[in-house]
Amino acid sequence: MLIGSIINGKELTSKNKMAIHNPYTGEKIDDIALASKQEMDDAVKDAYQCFHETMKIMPAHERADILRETANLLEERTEEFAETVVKEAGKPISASRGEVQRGVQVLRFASEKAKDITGEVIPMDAAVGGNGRMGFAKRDPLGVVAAITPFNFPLNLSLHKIAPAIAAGNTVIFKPAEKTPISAYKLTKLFHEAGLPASALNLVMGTGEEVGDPLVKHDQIHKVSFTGSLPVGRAIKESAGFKKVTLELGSNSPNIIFADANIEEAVKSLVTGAFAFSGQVCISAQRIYVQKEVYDQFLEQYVSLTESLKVGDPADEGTDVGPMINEGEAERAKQWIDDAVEKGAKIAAGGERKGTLLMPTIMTDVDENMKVIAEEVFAPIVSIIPFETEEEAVKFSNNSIYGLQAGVFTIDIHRAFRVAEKLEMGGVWINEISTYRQDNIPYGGVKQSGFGREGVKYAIEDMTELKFIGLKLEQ
Ligand SMILES: NC(=O)c1ccc[n+]([C@@H]2O[C@H](COP(=O)([O-])OP(=O)(O)OC[C@H]3O[C@@H](n4cnc5c(N)ncnc54)[C@H](O)[C@@H]3O)[C@@H](O)[C@H]2O)c1
Ligand SMILES: O=C[C@H](O)CS(=O)(=O)O
Repeated sequence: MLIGSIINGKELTSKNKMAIHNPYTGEKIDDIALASKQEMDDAVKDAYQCFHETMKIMPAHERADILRETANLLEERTEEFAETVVKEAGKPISASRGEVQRGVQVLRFASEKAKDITGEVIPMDAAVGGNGRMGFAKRDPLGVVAAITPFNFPLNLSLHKIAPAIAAGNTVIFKPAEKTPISAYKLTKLFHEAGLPASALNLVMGTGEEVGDPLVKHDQIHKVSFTGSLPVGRAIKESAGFKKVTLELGSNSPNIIFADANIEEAVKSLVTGAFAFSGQVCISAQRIYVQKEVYDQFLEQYVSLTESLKVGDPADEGTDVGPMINEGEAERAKQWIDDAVEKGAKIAAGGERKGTLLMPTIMTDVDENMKVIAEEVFAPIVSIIPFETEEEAVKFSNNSIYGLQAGVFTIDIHRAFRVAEKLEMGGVWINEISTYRQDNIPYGGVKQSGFGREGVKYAIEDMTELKFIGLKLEQ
C-alpha cells in the first residue's frame, strides 16, 4: 500500500517514494509518498489559515469533545494500532498495547485540561501608582505548532505534542519519524474521524533533511516541539530563530542501588528498565551503580534474570526483547560493545548480534571514557558499576552531558532525598527505575537532554502565551 501526507484532509501521493520495512522480518510493509518542499509549505499555510479562522475561536468544550472522542476511537482500535507499532517499529506486542493505552490516557488528560486553561488576576495595587486599575493574564494559543517525533514511541510521543496543542487551540503540522510513518498516518485519520477540522492537523511525511529542516525554518510556524536525538535537537535550536522550541533529547540514565535496597525487586525492575524495547528508550537504565557490599549479589541475580529473557519475534505474545529498528543501528551498538571490550571491559551476558537482534548485554569493568558509558547507547546494553560512598554515586551519576531521569534505590528516606536533590536531572525516582514515566508528570531534561517540559498540563503551558489585559477604572 502507498500512504502519503494528509493536507486539508486530502492524501497526497507523489512519485517520490520510500519503502518501510518490518525490522524483524525485513519484509516491506508499505511505501510512503514523501512530501515535496512545496507541499510542506502548503500544509503550513493551510494550518495557519485554520488557526485564524477556526481553532482560535473554537470553544474549549468542543476541543475537549474532539479529544475525548479521539481517545474513545483509539481505545476501540487498540489491537489495530498495537499491531501497527509491532510491524513498523519492532516493539513487542505487549509493550505496543501498553503504548496505545498510554496514548488513550494522554488524550483523556488533554480533553480534561482543555476546559481548564486558566490565567490569573494581577494585584495591580501592589505597584506604586497601580491603584484604580484591574489587570489579568490569560493563556492564548500560539498558532501553528510543528510536532517532530522519533521512531521509538511513534504513537504516545506524537500524542504528547498533538493532544496538548489541540487542547490549547493551536493547529499542528505533524512530521513523524520516516521509520515509523504508518501509525502517524492512522492517528491523523483518527483525529479527523473524531471531528477535528481537517486543517487543524496536517501530516507531512518525509526525511528530516528534506521536510523537517524547512519546516523548522518556516516563518508561519510559531513553535517547534521536537523529540529526538541530540545532534538533530542542536540543529533545530540553531535553525528555529525566534520560534519557541521544546527539545526532548537523549540520555544515559543512571540508577543507584544502595546496600540497604530490596535487591531482588531492584534487579527485577532494572532488567525491564534496561532491555524494554531493546533499550531504545530515552530513559532506559544505561548505567547501574551498585554499592560494593551487594555488588556480587546484584550482578549474579541480574545476569541470571537477563539470560531468561525471551528474545525474538515481537509479534509473539511471550517475547521480552525484539529487534532494534534496523541493522545499521544493531551493528553500531555491537561496535560500541567491541570498542569497550578492546579498552578492558568485560561482557557478563549477551554481546552477540544476529541481524537486527542484539542480545541483551551486560558489561562490567567499564570506565567513563567508553562510549557505552559516556554516550547514549540506545540499545540493549547496560553497564553495572561498583561504588563505595554516597558522594561517589552522585559524582559518577552526574558525570554526563545528559540529565533526563534517574532512579535511586534505598530504604533510607533521608539519603534518598539527599541524593535526589544532588542529582542533575529533570526527574528522579526513589525506589523506581529511571525508565518509568507517568504521562501527567512534568517530563523533560536538563543539560544536553533538552529543555521545556511535556506531560499534558506542562506542554499546554509551553504551547500557550500569557496575554495581559488591564483596565483603568476611572476615565
Ligand atoms: N527526551 C525524550 O522524551 C525522548 C523520547 C524519545 C526519544 N528520544 C531520543 O530520540 C532519539 C531516537 O529517535 P530517532 O532516531 O527517531 O531520532 P532522530 O533525531 O534521528 O529523529 C527524530 C525526528 O527528527 C527528524 N529530523 C531529522 N533531522 C532533522 C532536521 N535537520 N530538522 C528537523 N527534523 C529532523 C526525523 O525525521 C525524525 O522525525 C534518541 O536519541 C532518544 O533518546 C528522546
Ligand atoms: O523514549 C523516551 C520516552 O520519553 C519514553 S516514554 O514514552 O515517555 O515512556
